[in-house]
Amino acid sequence: MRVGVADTTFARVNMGAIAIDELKRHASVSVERYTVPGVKDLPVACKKLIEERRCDIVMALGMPGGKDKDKMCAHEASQGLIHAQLLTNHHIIEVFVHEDEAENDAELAWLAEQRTREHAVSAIRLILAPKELERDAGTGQRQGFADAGPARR
Ligand SMILES: Cc1nc2c(=O)[nH]c(=O)nc-2n(C[C@H](O)[C@H](O)[C@H](O)CO)c1C
Repeated sequence: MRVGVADTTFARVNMGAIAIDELKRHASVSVERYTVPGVKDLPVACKKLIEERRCDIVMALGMPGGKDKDKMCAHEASQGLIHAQLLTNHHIIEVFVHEDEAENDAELAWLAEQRTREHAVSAIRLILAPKELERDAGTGQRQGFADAGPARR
């Protein structure tokens, strides 16, 4: 299995290194890394990881800032990532950590690491163990902060 890891220099946490560490803990995977300046550069990086570097799945790691123009960039990047998935017929797991989700730097670093690690496990499950995802269907899983849990009557 070959996993693509696309990340950015804009991010304030080395999300690419965290993703690679977590991927290698769970499976014998080869990893292709591609670092770009910011989130809007991720869609083409992911498409190239799939088409040119033959990745089975890609993680797109990014950190949108807290300003309105950053949120607009994140939305545009997200649309590009969906488009790249449809063009390539491969999953691209979007792992965005918005700077304003956290109260301070320590929480931001914790959240970025936690969300990245949990999504790395999801990426492996999507390709190697889809039944494990099926088992968790409807359980209110969240990546980073606590799981929401299932809704009860
Ligand atoms: C305004 C802005 N905000 C962000 C952001 O919040 N997070 C991020 O990763 N990148 C941002 N960028 C940079 C763009 O995504 C992109 O790297 C540049 O427009 C160059 O293509 C820009 C230009």
